Amino acid sequence: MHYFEYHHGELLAEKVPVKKIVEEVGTPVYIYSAATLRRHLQVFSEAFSDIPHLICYSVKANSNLAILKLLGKLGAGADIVSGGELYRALKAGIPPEKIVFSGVGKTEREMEEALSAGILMFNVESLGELEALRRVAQKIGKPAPFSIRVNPNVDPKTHPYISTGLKKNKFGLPEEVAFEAYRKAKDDPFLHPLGIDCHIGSQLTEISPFTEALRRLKELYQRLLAEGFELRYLDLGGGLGIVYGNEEPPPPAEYAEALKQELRDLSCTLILEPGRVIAGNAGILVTRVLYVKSNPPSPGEKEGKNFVIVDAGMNDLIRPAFYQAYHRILPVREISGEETIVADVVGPICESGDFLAKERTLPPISPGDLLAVFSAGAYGFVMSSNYNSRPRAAEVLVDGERFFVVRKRETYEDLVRLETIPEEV
Ligand SMILES: Cc1ncc(COP(=O)(O)O)c(C=O)c1O
Ligand SMILES: N[C@@H](CCCC[NH3+])C(=O)O
Repeated sequence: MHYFEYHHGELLAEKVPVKKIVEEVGTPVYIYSAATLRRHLQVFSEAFSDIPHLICYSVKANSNLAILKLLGKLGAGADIVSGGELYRALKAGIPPEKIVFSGVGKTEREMEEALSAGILMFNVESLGELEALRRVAQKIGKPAPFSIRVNPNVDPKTHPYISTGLKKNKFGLPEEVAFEAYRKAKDDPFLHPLGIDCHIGSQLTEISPFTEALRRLKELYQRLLAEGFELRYLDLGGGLGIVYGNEEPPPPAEYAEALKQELRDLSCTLILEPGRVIAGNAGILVTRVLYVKSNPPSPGEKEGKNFVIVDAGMNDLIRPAFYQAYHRILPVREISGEETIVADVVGPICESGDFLAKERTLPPISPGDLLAVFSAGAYGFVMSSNYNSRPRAAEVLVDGERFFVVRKRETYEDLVRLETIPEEV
């Protein structure tokens, strides 16, 4: 299901006036739909409405302040992984008591900032981190609420780079080690065990790895209750997949049903940390075609090679280069006729890995055409960089009849702002 439907040159969820936006801010530009973001959060949240739950939107998926504010206003909390994300979440008005802090490499400074801010809890990923958290808590004289992130060694059946719940991944602690860590923390005045956490991976398209992980978490939760711990939260992380091409991920309601079944005899608040499923299909990247190049076939070959060269590169959207990810691409205009071409859609960066699509069947494309790259709302702008000294794209949020430039395009001056040229060199 794609939430922007292509129709007569406009991408609709609410009418997204792509051409008008491009006239104002140029290309490449990320365009997000407020209506779609709201709907995604509501559908997800409603699926859990009959049990105690907290949705902590995973800020890393798309951390634009306007989007955080929009989701926060609908009741979302935040899953953060850095001091920078804490700063953003608070700035966008997300209440600290709805923030959970994950990540294997939290620094003591970041812990101090989060503890002072009064976040709900830390998802602790190693014994060393638990000791550091204790030190911080003692220093500022405030017990640290925490969960241990368990690594349940469950195969999420996703791309290896975004699998996080296998023993070979750096995340979390095995159940037995976690159990011992809870025991050690039990009577510590500066450590306050509040729950158990896990996150097994991203872009999961099957339910069974989630239920398997939840079963393991539940067992540990019950063991800890039996030991006298007063836990309240079970955090299953994020990870629900979306449609990019021909994937068939379960809809949120089905996913929620399976989790609720698994939890039926347990009294706790379920925390979920969805990112991609909220933001992924609420955004597109719009890029302009600069050139179209056709290389003739080599001797013995039937076909030549076509390249559609666009003004967005791997620095703008790295997912195709990094994960060989598929993103649907369509021209922002009416498509007439049956004629097609097969081409690589490539960017201006000096790397052969700089592509948005390989061997893609497209309607005929001309220089000047606008192309919409779909499903770019999550892990799009946030993973962009200034490689090749390219200013990062603008971000625009469409809300009903209006649109807002929620992040300006960077300028060359922005690129050098933090640099100094020492006299001596
Ligand atoms: C700890 C944690 N929570 C939540 C998420 C969000 O995942 P997704 O965007 O797949 O929902 C991630 C990213 O995979 C993560 O590392
Ligand atoms: N960046 C990844 C998802 C990473 C999830 C973070 N734990 C992607 O684009 O698919």
